[in-house]
Amino acid sequence: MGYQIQGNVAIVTGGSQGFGKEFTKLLLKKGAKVAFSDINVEVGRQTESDLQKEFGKENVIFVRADVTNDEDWTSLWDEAEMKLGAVAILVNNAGIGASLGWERNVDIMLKGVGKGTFLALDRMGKNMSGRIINIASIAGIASGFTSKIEVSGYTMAKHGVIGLTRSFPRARPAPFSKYGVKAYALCPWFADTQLLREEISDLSKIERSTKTRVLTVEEVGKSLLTALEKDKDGACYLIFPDVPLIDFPNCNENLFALSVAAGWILKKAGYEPDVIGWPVVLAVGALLLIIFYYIFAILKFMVW
Ligand SMILES: NC(=O)C1=CN([C@@H]2O[C@H](COP(=O)(O)OP(=O)(O)OC[C@H]3O[C@@H](n4cnc5c(N)ncnc54)[C@H](O)[C@@H]3O)[C@@H](O)[C@H]2O)C=CC1
Ligand SMILES: CCCCCC(=O)/C=C/[C@H]1[C@H](O)CC(=O)[C@@H]1CCCCCCC(=O)O
Repeated sequence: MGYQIQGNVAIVTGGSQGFGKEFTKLLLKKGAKVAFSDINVEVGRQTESDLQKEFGKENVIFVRADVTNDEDWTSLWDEAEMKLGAVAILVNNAGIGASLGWERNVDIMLKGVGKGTFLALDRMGKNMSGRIINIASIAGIASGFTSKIEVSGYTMAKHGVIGLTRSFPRARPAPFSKYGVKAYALCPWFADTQLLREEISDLSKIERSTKTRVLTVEEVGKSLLTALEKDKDGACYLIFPDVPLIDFPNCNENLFALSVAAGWILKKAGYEPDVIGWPVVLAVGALLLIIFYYIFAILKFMVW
């Protein structure tokens, strides 16, 4: 059934251009009212005028707001509520390039997402309903794609966003939900936007070096609607060219359990090395699989 977009009000940060503009358009097409924000006022006003022509002045507004500023967040939310109605969907999308330094990357793309998320919990929580969609990146799941440590702020921020998103279902098991608010994250591969073109002017360079084409804005936009349709709390969707949207498993959590199991089994067997590495964890995982397989086979035999 999915989360209902029609008739709801959304806030999209960084909505003047790129993914944010596409998310705004798609939400409007699906019958939502949208307040999009940005620090780029010139492009924001132009986008507002274009979208108002297409979807009506009563359905879409631009608000100048910097995601790093608490007062801007409050006035953005107040204005959206006053002009459009109670906000039910927040898309934390605003972002900058990796080359702008780790502190700005973390301020805008991690602390900015945190500010939006905790304000959303406060405001949406009053209505016991809402959805937060965080725009992370493949750099939020995997790290060390480049050899330059100077650009790791982007990865720091995006990993943090995945951590925040994954915290949602555990923190508030569904039936006892304190706020009624779910979160999910989108993790796109490189996509053709102004942001990428400012960092790497010749996109074919990336395509050649990674042997993978860059995504279109439309491909990323579509995945927002799929995520709202699936409505799975804590899900992190990997968006990669020419494969379906991937509901990326919480590998670290599963590997954590397996690693501890490996350590425990080795200790019980009287073997306690200083450190357990990846091959040992995998070997114990395989051993456990074989044991479960035989237990299952014996149980099947006993029942039938
Ligand atoms: N383009 C790509 O290759 C990928 C982008 N992403 C993420 O997608 C999100 C959107 O990026 P794009 O659409 O590519 O970029 P974009 O540059 O086209 O749009 C980002 C918008 O965010 C705004 N913004 C920057 N700082 C802000 C602030 N402090 N407060 C409010 N707005 C601010 C910019 O003015 C801009 O309009 C970012 O979070 C980015 O990290 C994720 C994966 C791939
Ligand atoms: C490294 C995989 C990136 C996946 C897609 C992505 O998020 C790309 C974003 C670029 C954005 O368009 C402008 C940028 O500066 C981003 C590139 C960031 C690369 C950081 C790699 C850091 C690392 O190797 O740890």
